[in-house]
This record gives sequence, structure tokens and C-alpha cells, in this order.
Amino acid sequence: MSDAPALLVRGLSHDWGRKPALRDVSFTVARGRFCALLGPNGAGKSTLMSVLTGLIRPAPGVVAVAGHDMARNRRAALAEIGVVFQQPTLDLDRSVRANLRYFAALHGLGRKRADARIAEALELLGMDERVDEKLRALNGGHRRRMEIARALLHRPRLLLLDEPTVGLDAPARSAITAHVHQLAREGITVLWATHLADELRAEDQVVLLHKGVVMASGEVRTLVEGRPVTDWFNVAMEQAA
Ligand SMILES: Nc1ncnc2c1ncn2[C@@H]1O[C@H](COP(=O)(O)OP(=O)(O)OP(=O)(O)O)[C@@H](O)[C@H]1O
Repeated sequence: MSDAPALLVRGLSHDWGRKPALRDVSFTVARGRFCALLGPNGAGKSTLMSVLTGLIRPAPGVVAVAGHDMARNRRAALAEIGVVFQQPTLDLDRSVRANLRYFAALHGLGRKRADARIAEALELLGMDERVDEKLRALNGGHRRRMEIARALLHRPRLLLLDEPTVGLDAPARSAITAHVHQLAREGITVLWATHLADELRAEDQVVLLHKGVVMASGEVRTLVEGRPVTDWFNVAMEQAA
């Protein structure tokens, strides 16, 4: 199990009613990699995130997280995952600390351990000085960082983020992108869904999804062949249209 990839997805398909959303999707993400799940609106990114978080069952398909099969050993697989959903779910009238303590308690962490984990997670996101501020006083970028910190409280090996920069201005977008790349360098495996190719870096892995099908997968540097990532993405989408 120790050699298992952080995430394995094999032969995964899903239909919404009669509408195909994912078609025979397969890829793996090695431990400590930043993998972008890149695709335009309607590509199937959110559907795939729902499968990976166990919200919907693929038929057919295999998902394994750190070697734990999602169908056969769901609890162990889910314990390895931290999730940042597209829609924020925060209590704006409470402080950063109070929000995080609440979620730490949901994970069964006692107060002392919770506070240590909260400090650790906030430091990773450059948010430690905000711990006593009310969420309402924070800007969108800081709220998002706080949600990422929350997803790390139980020390997951795999962090899933569904379009985490939507609605943020350029500086906040670039700060969050940098912080999450840093998390990958710290050993946390990241799957980052986005439709914005400029969030990718040369050393990242990318899974290019279009109409539910993986069009390309591999290291960004190799796939773009010297072009800017946005040019490569635009050409791939024009060819697919
Ligand atoms: N709950 C649902 N019921 C029916 N169809 C759905 C549902 N969720 C998604 N779809 C359809 O599945 C396809 C893939 O959508 P999905 O939301 O997974 O794509 P996406 O890449 O996340 O796009 P976006 O960036 O717009 O969220 C689309 O055709 C969408 O209309």
C-alpha cells in the first residue's frame, strides 16, 4: 500500500440521466504532486470531484486514494481526503479560530490537538495572524485560504479543490495558487480543478478534460512543447471543437 499512488482513477464513467458527463476517465497522481484538472465549463470537473469525494458512485470505474478503494473501503479512502468545494460554507459571524475549532471537533479532535492543528494549518496558508478575526472582516482571498486550512485539519494526504479561485481578483488568485503549490512541495498531493490555464506551472501534472473525456495527461512542461500553457490549452480546445 505504501507504493500506491495518492490517487488512482481507472475506467470511470458517469451519466446524468441520459447525458454522459464522464467517459472512461483514467489517470494517477503520485504522492506530493500538484495535478491540475483543466477543462472548460461543462467538461465534467465537478462531476469528477463528486465521484472522488464519494458523493456519487461511478458506474463503472475504480477510485483509490492512497491505495484504499473507494467502493470497498470508503471510510479509509475518505479519511485521506481534504476537500474545498466550489461553494463556500463558512460562518461569517464567527472568528477564524471558532470556525476551525468547530470543524476540528467534527473530526473528533480534542481542544488541545485542535488548536495545534489550527495553528499548523493557518501557518501553511500564511493566515496565522488572522486567527481572531471574524470571517466577515476578511476579503474573499483570505476566506478561501481559511477554507483550505480547514480542509487540512485532519492531515489528509490528498487535497481536492474545485475551482478554488472563482470570483477572486488577480492578486488573491495568484496568492492562493502559490500557497497550494507550496503545500504540494510540503508533501500534500493536490488535485486542483480549474478552467484557467494560467494557474498551471511547468512542473505540474495536468489532466485535460473536455466533454467528459481525457484529451491529454502528463507533465505540463512536456505537453506544451515550449508554448505558453494558455496557447496550448486554446489550441487543444479549438481542435476538440
Ligand atoms: N446534477 C446534475 N444533473 C444533471 N446534469 C448535470 C449535473 N451536474 C452536472 N451536469 C452536467 O454534466 C456535465 C458536466 O458538468 P460539470 O459541472 O461536471 O462540469 P464542470 O467542468 O465542472 O463545469 P463548470 O465549470 O461549469 O462547473 C454538463 O453537461 C452538466 O450540465
